[in-house]
Amino acid sequence: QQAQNVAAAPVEGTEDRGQIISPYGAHQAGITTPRPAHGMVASFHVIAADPAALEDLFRRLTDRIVFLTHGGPVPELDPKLPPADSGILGPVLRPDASTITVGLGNSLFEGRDWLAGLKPATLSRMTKFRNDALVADICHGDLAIQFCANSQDTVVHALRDIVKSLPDRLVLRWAQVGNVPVIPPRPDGQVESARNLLGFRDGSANPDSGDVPLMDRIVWADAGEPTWASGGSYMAVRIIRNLVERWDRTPLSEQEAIFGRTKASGAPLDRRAGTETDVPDYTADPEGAVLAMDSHIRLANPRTPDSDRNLMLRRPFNYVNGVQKNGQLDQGLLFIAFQSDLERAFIAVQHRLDGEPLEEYIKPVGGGYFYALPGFSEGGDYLGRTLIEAI
Ligand SMILES: C=CC1=C(C)c2cc3[nH]c(cc4nc(cc5[nH]c(cc1n2)c(C)c5CCC(=O)O)C(CCC(=O)O)=C4C)c(C)c3C=C
Ligand SMILES: [Fe+2]
Repeated sequence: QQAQNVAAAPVEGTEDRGQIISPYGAHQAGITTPRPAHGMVASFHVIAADPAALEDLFRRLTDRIVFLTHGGPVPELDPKLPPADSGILGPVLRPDASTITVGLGNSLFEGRDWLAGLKPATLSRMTKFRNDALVADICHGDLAIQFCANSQDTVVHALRDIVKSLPDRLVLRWAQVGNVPVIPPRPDGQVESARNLLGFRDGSANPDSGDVPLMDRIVWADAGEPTWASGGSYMAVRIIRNLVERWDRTPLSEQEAIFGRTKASGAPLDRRAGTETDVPDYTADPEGAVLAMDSHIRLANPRTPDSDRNLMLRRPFNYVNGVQKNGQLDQGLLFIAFQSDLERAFIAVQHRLDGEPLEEYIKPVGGGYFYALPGFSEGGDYLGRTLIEAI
């Protein structure tokens, strides 16, 4: 039985446009469900001055999510009115394995007295880390949506649908699209992690998203959260530019030392002839002679009994934004990670990574922290109901 790695590369020929990923359940889809080839994070300012307005937003957003993830014919309206749908996918929408995952930002809670005391325990405004060059226009937000699907058209269609459907409640602030390469099936059926834009397999050591007790421990809200938040998860989003021109001129041995893994197979450097799923043995290399102490994987997860509490589930996408004014390629990683405690996981790990040699090649420019709402059930339930009922 292969581990279910949400960062596994999507396999060619499996991108079924008719596939429905159910939006219903104790948890939202798009967190532990397989990651398809395309994704986007969009961040919004929320217009809701009272609980009734927020409930209205949640209910209408839920309706759109149910339609967009199931697909079907788009309603025909009087031609004197604007059409119900953008039409970019034709008159019948296909579900395309799409998921739409909604998270709430710190500013939603901070700006509203009636939400006081209901903020998730470790939700905060993202602050600058050592290597960050944060651009205000692409940071934070009251509410963020992660869109995922087999094709970018579906992701873009879903965003346009939500922007059109909720103009009185949601104002778009920023959005970043991303994708991961689709690879041919391997003859031995082995699952491989998708490669990032630095050419390395990204996701090899990701926790097994099919391991329910593990996900309960590291991804879903724990006992420290307000009751309404049960079933939710913290979503850390980072837009991290990759300085690819510089990277492509860096010797292979240096690239591998920076990550601590071989570029071709993804095997840890102390298992050079092995595979990406091999586990590094840091106890056999206490001084970092083979796997440098400041390599990305050793800092991110030193694999000590203590560091087990810092685990997170990563679900990143690559992005390609064209060319910057200075002629440099604007490419990078739309880093997305889910965890049960933001401080214990993402923030603690990022602090350990501060100063790592990889920083010479990356520049975090945007993102934010959000609390992915608990899931909702079929038939009248809506996203965020438990929060509204707790007010
Ligand atoms: C704070 C969390 C992390 C950030 C930010 C981050 C940025 C980042 N990572 C890569 C590429 C790779 N990361 C890999 C492993 C890895 N990264 C993190 C955390 C962050 N990365 C963790 C927890 C791990 C797992 C460590 C382990 O358990 O061994 C790898 C190796 C393969 C893998 O397991 O995924 C690569 C490659 C980039 C390019 C990047 C910023 C642009
Ligand atoms: Fe990483």
